[in-house]
Amino acid sequence: MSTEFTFKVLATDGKARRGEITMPRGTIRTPAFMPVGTGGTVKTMYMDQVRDLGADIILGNTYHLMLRPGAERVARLGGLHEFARWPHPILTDSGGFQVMSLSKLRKITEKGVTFRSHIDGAPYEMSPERSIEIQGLLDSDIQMQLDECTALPAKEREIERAMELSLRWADRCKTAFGDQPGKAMFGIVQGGDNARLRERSAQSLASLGLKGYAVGGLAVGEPQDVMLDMLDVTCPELPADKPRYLMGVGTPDDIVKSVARGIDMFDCVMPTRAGRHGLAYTRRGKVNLRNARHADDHRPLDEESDCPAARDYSRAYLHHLVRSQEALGAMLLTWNNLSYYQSLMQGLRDAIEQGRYAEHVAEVSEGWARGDI
Ligand SMILES: CNc1nc2cc3c(=O)[nH]c(N)nc3c(CCO)c2[nH]1
Repeated sequence: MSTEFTFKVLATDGKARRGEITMPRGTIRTPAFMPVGTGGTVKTMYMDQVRDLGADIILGNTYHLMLRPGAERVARLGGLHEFARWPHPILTDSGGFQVMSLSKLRKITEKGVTFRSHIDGAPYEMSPERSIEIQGLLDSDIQMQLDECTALPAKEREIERAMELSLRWADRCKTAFGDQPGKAMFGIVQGGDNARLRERSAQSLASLGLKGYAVGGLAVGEPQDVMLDMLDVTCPELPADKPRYLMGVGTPDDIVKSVARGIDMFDCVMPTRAGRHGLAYTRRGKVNLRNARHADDHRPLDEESDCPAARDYSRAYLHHLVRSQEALGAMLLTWNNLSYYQSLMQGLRDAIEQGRYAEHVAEVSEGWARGDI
């Protein structure tokens, strides 16, 4: 187990990279999918299950945990790993995105963001320094800079203002984070759907010499081709020997296309949120278990899966659980979905090692296109 945070590219296939992040709490095999554990829990899952599915790292949220139960309280209780019983790496988002998407009465100034809690309306201020302090109190392994994610579509001058503010905040976060060998602070590239601003943001962040870089400001409703175009202009400006994390992405198709453009890490609520809404991800595409067509179907979701949720339960039973709003329905479908996402990532990692990434993507895409029988 290393005391340092290191990233190694083990193999490449075109722009796709098979890598490995080593840090004191464990090794992260990339390309990696990080299940979202917003409030210190991957909803409806035991942490042992999440680990057994192949997750090397989960995502936590500064915004949610600072509001409840409170960062100082989590610190007093031994930090987020101890609190949630997840001893492996945790990446925490910085809170800016969640403030903009969840809280009311928020204001952004040079100093930071002020907002009211979406839980009880209490007022809060969060500066870049306070965000890093909170992530430190949570004992987070990979900490994200505080940034401003521009909602799209937006005017160029608005995108530029937010991108430049985020750059100044990156510098302040780097100073606040200081030198913590076994941990990392990632910068976040902004710039909306503007190639020139994306390049400027990436080049400026690269000059800070950070341990990793996220591509933010995407998966905010733009078409997939716009997101992919922004990766085509952003990734080449980021250091090849540092991890690249595409925030909030995405569907299986988004992921395979983004790995092909040089992305190493992903997080997305889709597999967990869809599981709670009766939607299953499988190698034959999506299956909506709310649909009455499943009411008498004795087949499992995927007889070839090694996940009991996919292999051992009939669609009829899953349909019944979802229609009856039974907790087990959300549990089994979340289990299935995270299992599918982790098996997708394992397949991508293997394909890059074998130099057959394009062929493998064609095979999985054909499975989705064939659709569920
Ligand atoms: C679902 N789409 C999405 N786009 C994002 C974009 C950003 C972003 O630009 N900055 C930060 N800090 N977080 C982001 C997050 C939350 C992480 O999943 C995003 N999530």
